[in-house]
Amino acid sequence: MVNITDDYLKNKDEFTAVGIKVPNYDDKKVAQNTLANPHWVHFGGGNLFRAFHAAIASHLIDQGKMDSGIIVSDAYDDGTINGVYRPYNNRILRVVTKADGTKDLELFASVAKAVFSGRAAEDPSGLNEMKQLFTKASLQVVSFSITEKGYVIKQPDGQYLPAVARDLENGPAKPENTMSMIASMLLSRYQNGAKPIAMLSTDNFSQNGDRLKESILTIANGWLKNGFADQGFIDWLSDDAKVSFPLSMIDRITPNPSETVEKDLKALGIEGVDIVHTKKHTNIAAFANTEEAHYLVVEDKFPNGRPEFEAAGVIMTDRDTVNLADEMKVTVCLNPLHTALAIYGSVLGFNSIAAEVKDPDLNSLIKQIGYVEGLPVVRDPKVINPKAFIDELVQKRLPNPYIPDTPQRIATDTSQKLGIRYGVTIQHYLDDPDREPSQLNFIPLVIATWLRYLMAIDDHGEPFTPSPDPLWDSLHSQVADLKLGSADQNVHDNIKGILSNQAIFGNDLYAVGLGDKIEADFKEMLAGKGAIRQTLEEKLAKYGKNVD
Ligand SMILES: NC(=O)c1ccc[n+]([C@@H]2O[C@H](COP(=O)([O-])OP(=O)(O)OC[C@H]3O[C@@H](n4cnc5c(N)ncnc54)[C@H](O)[C@@H]3O)[C@@H](O)[C@H]2O)c1
Ligand SMILES: O=P(O)(O)OC[C@@H](O)[C@@H](O)[C@H](O)[C@H](O)CO
Repeated sequence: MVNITDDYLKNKDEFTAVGIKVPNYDDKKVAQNTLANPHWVHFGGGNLFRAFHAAIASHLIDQGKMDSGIIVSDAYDDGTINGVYRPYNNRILRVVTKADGTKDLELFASVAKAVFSGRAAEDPSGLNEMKQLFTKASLQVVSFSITEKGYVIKQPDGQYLPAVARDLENGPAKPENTMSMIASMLLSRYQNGAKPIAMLSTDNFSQNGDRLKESILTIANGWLKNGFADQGFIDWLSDDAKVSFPLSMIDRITPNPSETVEKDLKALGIEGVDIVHTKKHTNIAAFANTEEAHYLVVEDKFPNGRPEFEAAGVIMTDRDTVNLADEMKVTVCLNPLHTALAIYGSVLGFNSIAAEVKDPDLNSLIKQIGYVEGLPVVRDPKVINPKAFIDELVQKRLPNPYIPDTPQRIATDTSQKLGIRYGVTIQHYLDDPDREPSQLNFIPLVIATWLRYLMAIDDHGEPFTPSPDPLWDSLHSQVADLKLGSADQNVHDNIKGILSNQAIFGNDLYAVGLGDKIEADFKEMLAGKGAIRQTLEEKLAKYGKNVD
């Protein structure tokens, strides 16, 4: 038996015997160095971080390129810190599930400490600890994987979220919203020497760094107005030689920890791998299962210096290249296909992405969205070829049955993602004088299917449990009184508020000529049981089933 908290240097043979590769560094020494001179803090130590960022740090330490690790902070969910960081001495077991059924197991000990920094009104100790860390001159990088909703400070109607409104009023001492907490930590840095720093978002949306900067600056300006900060703070945050917000593109399909993998690890004699489902809906374990393929492209703008990320395979490049790589992945070549599979999988009763891509209709659907509708308007980032990227995705990555990914995971927070996943392509069709959004067929169909999803009734006419979404209650209530059984219903009054909501789609979909088309598709899907599948088949028959 081996436990991931065991001393891997002394008991290396035991780890090796069960196939786990271990680091060569002494994690206690690394932790000491990290706390004395922190270089890297990460917010949102969820599954992606554990499979990707923690690996980068571990490999750099092993190569002698870094002598300190990462301090993880969760501003939202103390269940991650108490569930998998503290009980396992911050260790991480990464499991790469390969297409041939074999697994690569590797242990990382690159996380030096994990701090819960939320709910400061109840207990400000975590927030204060992070504020203190932010004053350290050595700190170079603060990275984030906090999901798209972590950056949101306003409601769809443009008003501040209630927590943000309170934070602007109450100041930086006990902020409630994540962006206010980060602004509060930056204010500490500004007030204690104002050393430079890079704030690196690695979440899945276009211009992620710009969005982080905008949210932070909005809070900071509110505090300036209310007398909690001075103009110098705004100037410091606005000067990218002082505080930079690099753009990034990150790609590694990292599903929630799977029970099959948990069983396999236990069968190998590995202890400490129970899955934790936190109250805040994070599904996490001491192990993280992920795929082999991975890409991280980062704008090289780090005003206080940075680790030698290149040595761990990160593509460091200029802003335009990152922007194009991100747009390529997040708005065309991967995430829109994922979102389509998430929505369809949920209403057609699938619980495996690999099984979905074996379904000929769904396979054709994602090819239509990727190759036919998206690819013609994508701009080539040069560092990654867009066509080769989709080819790898649809031929190798998505069909890998050992990647335990589910449509339900990907359907989480869909309302926060549609503007990025489809809105950018719609905008390209709008901007191109030779195209118009009404030429799109499958993107509107997926949006219509999402409306059908919002009814929480599947294609068999049975209720299903939708994935968490911060706008769920309001969106569901708008379609909840529609009934399955007739395609001849007046749906306009129910859905006009959703389809015209620019905060969701980036545009009023009626104004760009897609609203009526989506309404028509949605009505067809209300005809009765099986109508979602039938509508998809009809569209594929009309517009082309075979795409290569
Ligand atoms: N998992 C993937 O395949 C993958 C791949 C590429 C990019 N991403 C990006 O990374 C994000 C996180 O993915 P994950 O797999 O780690 O998810 P996860 O559910 O495992 O972890 C999410 C983390 O974000 C934190 N969080 C959630 N809401 C927050 C909020 N409002 N404020 C602060 N922190 C918050 C959670 O506490 C948790 O630590 C995704 O939303 C996406 O933007 C994920
Ligand atoms: O993580 P989200 O919520 O932005 O999107 C769901 C998935 O598409 C995403 O997690 C992918 O697995 C990832 O983008 C692959 O790199």
